[in-house]
Amino acid sequence: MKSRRPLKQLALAIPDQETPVTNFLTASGTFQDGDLLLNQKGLRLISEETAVGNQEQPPDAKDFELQVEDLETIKVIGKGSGGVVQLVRHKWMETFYALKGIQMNIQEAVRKQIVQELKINQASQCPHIVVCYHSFYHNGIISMVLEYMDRGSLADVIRQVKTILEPYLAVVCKQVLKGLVYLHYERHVIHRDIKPSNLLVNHQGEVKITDFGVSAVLATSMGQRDTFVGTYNYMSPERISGSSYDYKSDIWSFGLVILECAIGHFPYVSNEQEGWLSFYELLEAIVDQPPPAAPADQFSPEFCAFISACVQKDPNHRMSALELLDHPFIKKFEDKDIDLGILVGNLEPPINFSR
Ligand SMILES: Nc1ncnc2c1ncn2[C@@H]1O[C@H](COP(=O)(O)OP(=O)(O)OP(=O)(O)O)[C@@H](O)[C@H]1O
Repeated sequence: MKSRRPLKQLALAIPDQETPVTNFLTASGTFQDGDLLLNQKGLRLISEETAVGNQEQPPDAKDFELQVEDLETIKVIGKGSGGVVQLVRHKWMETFYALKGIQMNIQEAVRKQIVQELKINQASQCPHIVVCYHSFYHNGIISMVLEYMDRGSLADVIRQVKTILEPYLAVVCKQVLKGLVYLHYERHVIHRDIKPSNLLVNHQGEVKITDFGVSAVLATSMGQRDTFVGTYNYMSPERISGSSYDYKSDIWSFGLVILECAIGHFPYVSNEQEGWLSFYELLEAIVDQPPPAAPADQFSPEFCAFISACVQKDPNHRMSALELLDHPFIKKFEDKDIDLGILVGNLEPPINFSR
């Protein structure tokens, strides 16, 4: 009869170096270890880049399906003509997004159509366009889950720094122009609403165009070619006067925005008392007066020429986004390694309730 050999002792060892629980347990009670994510709703596999804690890059929409119920509101960060923009956090991923709501008094069928078109537009593949991860329609509000840009818009930046110096402006221009090249040459769309609050910035000094497709979709979906809600300040002369317009219309708006960043105020002011123009005076000035210019005694010849190339009243004389990328003003600072992150990194993230 075989004698029973005692079983080898099972060794349950505690690792020498204890791993702190906070390394795999997140604040919301989610366990995360490498690619695995576990919370009360189950287990998910995520790619390494989207792992909790890596807030530099929000997860790609391909990596997981963004569910609205997984988003929790942190605070309101902005207010536009159509509704509020909220900072939201994904409960699973702990990544941040901007949730923008647009409230419109139009038929439900039209609103649903708008969301459908926004979904087509959201497949943007350009690092200079704010990513729209998800759009949906609920309770009369069209909502978009957008990439969160933690330094707000160029309007927020100017409010704090007053003016932006030429070397930094060249970096801003290059990024916006790359976004415009993408919209005009690859997507074949006119943005129609380039203005300081639609150019967003993050602490890394990245500048991205937002509201891509929104104004275009609103205009076409509502069956009126030029339904416009928003500011006319940056609208090109040909658009104001009702003529046909094209991509060059965005270049006019872009030129005005950059000039505003340089001089610290909206370029059209009344000649007499240096005061603001009334709505009709402004439209008349844009259509009938010579275009604004950068003061030659304060700015480089390259910058003055760049602005002039953008704000030509005849769109045929305006440079295209592609041509402007080759302009001497952009080239002048290209090898200087200028970091816009240094300018905007220390600014307060905006809490912007005023318009
Ligand atoms: N993706 C985002 N990330 C961070 N902040 C944002 C984002 N989108 C918008 N904001 C903030 O919210 C503000 C309001 O944005 P919104 O697009 O609603 O209105 P607007 O562009 O100012 O005006 P309008 O509604 O007339 O276009 C912006 O100025 C910006 O400060």
